[in-house]
Amino acid sequence: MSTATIIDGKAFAESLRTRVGHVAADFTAKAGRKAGLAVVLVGEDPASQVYVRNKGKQTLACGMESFEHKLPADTAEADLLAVVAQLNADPAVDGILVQLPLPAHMDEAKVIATINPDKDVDGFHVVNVGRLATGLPGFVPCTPLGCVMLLKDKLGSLSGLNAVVIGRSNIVGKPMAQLLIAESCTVTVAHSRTKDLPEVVRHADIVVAAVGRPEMVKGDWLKPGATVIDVGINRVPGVEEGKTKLVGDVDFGSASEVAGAITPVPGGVGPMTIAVLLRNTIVAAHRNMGLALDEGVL
Ligand SMILES: Nc1nc(=O)c2c([nH]1)NC[C@@H]1CN(c3ccc(C(=O)N[C@@H](CCC(=O)O)C(=O)O)cc3)C=[N+]21
Repeated sequence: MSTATIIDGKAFAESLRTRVGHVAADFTAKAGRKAGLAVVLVGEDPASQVYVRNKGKQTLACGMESFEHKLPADTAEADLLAVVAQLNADPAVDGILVQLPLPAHMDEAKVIATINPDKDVDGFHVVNVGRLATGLPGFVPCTPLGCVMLLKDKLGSLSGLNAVVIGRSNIVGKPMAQLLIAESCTVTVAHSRTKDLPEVVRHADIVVAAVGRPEMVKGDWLKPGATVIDVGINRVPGVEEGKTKLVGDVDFGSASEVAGAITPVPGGVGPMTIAVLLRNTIVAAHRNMGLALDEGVL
């Protein structure tokens, strides 16, 4: 029997995109041009192509301009850096996203370091990482920011809650921990070397699973009533021969019998990631044009 409330990330993302759309219309009226997001994709990875197409469609639907740059997989690193430099200099481009992962012959850190931090709507540049760590305004990575929005919507204040983040990546785990610290949670970051992970998770009021291991977190690890945020997007063989399905890092069946609230996969964190990207882009547009914006409306 399932007892947990399902956290509807898809619906929350839709309402966030509506708010972004209103702010974007206001920006267009004030600036005399639309806000613009540039997405750079290197290579032909089918999943990445789907994400980039969805980002482009949703950007246009919010009343912003979308610029797509698709480069072949064998593009020289210097040529990618030149594209980024051109986007840095382009006044029509407010936000730049270089889709990761990049092909193996490229140095991701070097590419990210080339993006103007004030157009870095992914929040991956070390300047934005440092701003987040020290509490300065900057750009926060989309996936963890989306997770915190869902948590605050569900729980109100997070102050004093025990949060366990499983995963220590630069893209999710580490910025997630920073955001939860800023919300006055007591934060534990667990990872592949953590001893007795179920015992660590048992103390958590909030569990954020971002490890990339299908259905790893089981219901009997959870404190009853815990809020579970599943960041995993794992494509696994489906019930039907030859078909695949998406599952998270949490075993939804057992976890939803113990948790108080839980995000599903798909329809949870994933849609929030793109909606927050659009949010960050309209924020970047205002900041870079010197226009005031009450970010609380987003
Ligand atoms: N520079 C950069 N920034 C990113 O933000 C970035 C990236 N690179 N590389 C790839 C990952 C992945 N990512 C997702 C976005 C939306 C869904 C999403 O909407 N998922 C749907 C399901 C989609 C499906 O059916 O495949 C859902 O969970 O409901 C998933 C994954 C952003 N990424």
